Amino acid sequence: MASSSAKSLFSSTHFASFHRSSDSNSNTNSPVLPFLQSSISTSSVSLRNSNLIPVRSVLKTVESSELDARSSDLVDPTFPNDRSTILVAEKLGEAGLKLLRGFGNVDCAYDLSPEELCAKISSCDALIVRSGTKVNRQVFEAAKGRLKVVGRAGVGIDNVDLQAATEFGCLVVNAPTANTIAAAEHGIALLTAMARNVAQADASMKAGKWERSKYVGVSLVGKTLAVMGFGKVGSEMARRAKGLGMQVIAHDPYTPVDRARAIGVELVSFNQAISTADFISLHMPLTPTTTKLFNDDTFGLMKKGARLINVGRGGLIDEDALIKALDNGVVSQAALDVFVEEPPPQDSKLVQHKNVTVTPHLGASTKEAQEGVAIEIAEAVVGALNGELSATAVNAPMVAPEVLTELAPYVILAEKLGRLAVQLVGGGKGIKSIKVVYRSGRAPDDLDTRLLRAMITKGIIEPISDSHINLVNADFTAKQKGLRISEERVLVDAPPEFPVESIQILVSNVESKFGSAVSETGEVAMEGKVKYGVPHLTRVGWFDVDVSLEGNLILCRQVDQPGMIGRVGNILGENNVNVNFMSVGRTVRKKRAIMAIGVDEVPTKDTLAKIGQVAAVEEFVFLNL
Ligand SMILES: NC(=O)c1ccc[n+]([C@@H]2O[C@H](COP(=O)([O-])OP(=O)(O)OC[C@H]3O[C@@H](n4cnc5c(N)ncnc54)[C@H](O)[C@@H]3O)[C@@H](O)[C@H]2O)c1
Ligand SMILES: O=C(O)[C@H](O)COP(=O)(O)O
Repeated sequence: MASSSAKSLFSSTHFASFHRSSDSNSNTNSPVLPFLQSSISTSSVSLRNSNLIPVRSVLKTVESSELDARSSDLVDPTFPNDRSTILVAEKLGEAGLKLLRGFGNVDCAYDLSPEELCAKISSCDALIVRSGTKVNRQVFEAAKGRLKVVGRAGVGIDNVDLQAATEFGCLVVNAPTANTIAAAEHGIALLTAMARNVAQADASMKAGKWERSKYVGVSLVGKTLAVMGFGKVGSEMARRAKGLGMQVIAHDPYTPVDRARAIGVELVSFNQAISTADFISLHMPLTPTTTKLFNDDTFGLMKKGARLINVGRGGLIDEDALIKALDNGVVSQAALDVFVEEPPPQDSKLVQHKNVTVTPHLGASTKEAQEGVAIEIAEAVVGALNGELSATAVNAPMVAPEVLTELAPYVILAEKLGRLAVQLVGGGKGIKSIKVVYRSGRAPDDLDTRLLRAMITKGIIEPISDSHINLVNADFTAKQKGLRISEERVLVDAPPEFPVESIQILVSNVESKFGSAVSETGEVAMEGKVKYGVPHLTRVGWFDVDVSLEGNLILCRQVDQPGMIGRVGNILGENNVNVNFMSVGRTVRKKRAIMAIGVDEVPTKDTLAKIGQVAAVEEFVFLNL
């Protein structure tokens, strides 16, 4: 894994920024991804190519600066020519099973205990699961190197330990599209059933009662539904709710306004969505940023009596806070398909609550969706066992080792620049397009930038989604999200033994949380170089800086005057924040300078506030790398 793990990438959304001058760009929202069309074409790579090794393994290697034995073992992941054994550990649609049986020996063994799964796995080449099976490190260890591919028959891969999979050279693939409609339909089912008390009335009648006045419902027509997360499921939910005569608004900081507008949905801020909606439906991924996003504070902002639907992930909601909100009437009803713990404890107050309708994670459970998912996953697993890479692979991209060795530090630079770019973008317009300029002393044809581009994509997308980006799925995911990345290679007078002289990222048509990051031509711009094997940030907007991209970063624009380094440095020192690198660049003497400060620790809010209080500081931003 790269030095910045997926976990730490997510934490990058805890940015802090500050602007003194009123003409600074706003620091309002999280960055918005454009989701137009990717200009990137997907290249096909073969697992059988003995020159290929998984990127995540190599990134780990990059960190330790040596190709370790395990990575080398992965160089040639050829698969046996005799029939493979595929363990199907959860119920899979017949069409998928048929496809698998045409290829290998299929062992359908459901409801295995963790011990039973571990006992079986060493005789299997592939494992197919849904969300109910934990494919953890122990499973990969028990596989003793035989397991080649894990297929997740659905979207969420939170039950598969991707890091362990990659370390053990096991490809993981999922089926991200086949259950979208089913999940949206289930959202509508919960919405309508909740509004008309269908489940409660059904239970009452079955208990021999006839309680017509007790179960008077609410109408949907004319009511406002807020769709939180306007991705595949959210947009389909919105489409259907409009058909019911509902007014639909949505909140998704990373989706373009046009995409929502095309189906008559207005994109609004988080607070506006939850404070104006009668119904709120959750469709965002579970990330560190969205975990318990619905809590005491956010319930407090809701319109009294709001109704909540969740077919996303249980962890989006603080379940104790929801019980309180239901008890005090802030939330009048909830309809839940997903839970923090699945299955929830038998005595769960939430499940038992009279105003809550529950289903046991049935969002993807239609015959059609399960057939679709089964085919999608069977094709991906068979393809992988045949030595092909699937567009839905979520780990283990393949790149020639000599290319990797050479590009190793540039790969880290590329990812970090991507992460910086997404953190610096503010406002609500969405990123329309990203241009990457590689300056190199090599002829453009002699520079393979696929990996660099993939890592930039990873840096941009991972902090704001639960997508796991690698060389295989970077183009696919970028295209799905409408992110357009164009590349330019510029031949410069630099030694050709180094593949890249500099990488520049330009994000056009956006505002920035840090006004100084906007270049003369109006783009959020940053440039980096590798110096002595270490990635450095060398330019931000129109300022030259020089700071190694390690730990975290504070960018600070101030009046160019004596003592600034000391003042800011003191604040950090007094608050136990170690400065690992610092550079000051200025445009006009005695007027304006920019400080780039690399820090090992994450400063507290108070520490950052103190920097903001230094009189000569005009704006600053804290960026988590
Ligand atoms: N209940 C089920 O059986 C079931 C079935 C399918 C999907 N799901 C879950 O539903 C969720 C959505 O799935 P999808 O296929 O639509 O994924 P998707 O990636 O297509 O959509 C997710 C959307 O959420 C947005 N988003 C990210 N962070 C956000 C934030 N902080 N605030 C608002 N929006 C944010 C993203 O920009 C994206 O547009 C996932 O969590 C998935 O696991 C559940
Ligand atoms: O992530 C998903 O695809 C859904 O939550 C469905 O999960 P399931 O395959 O366990 O039904």
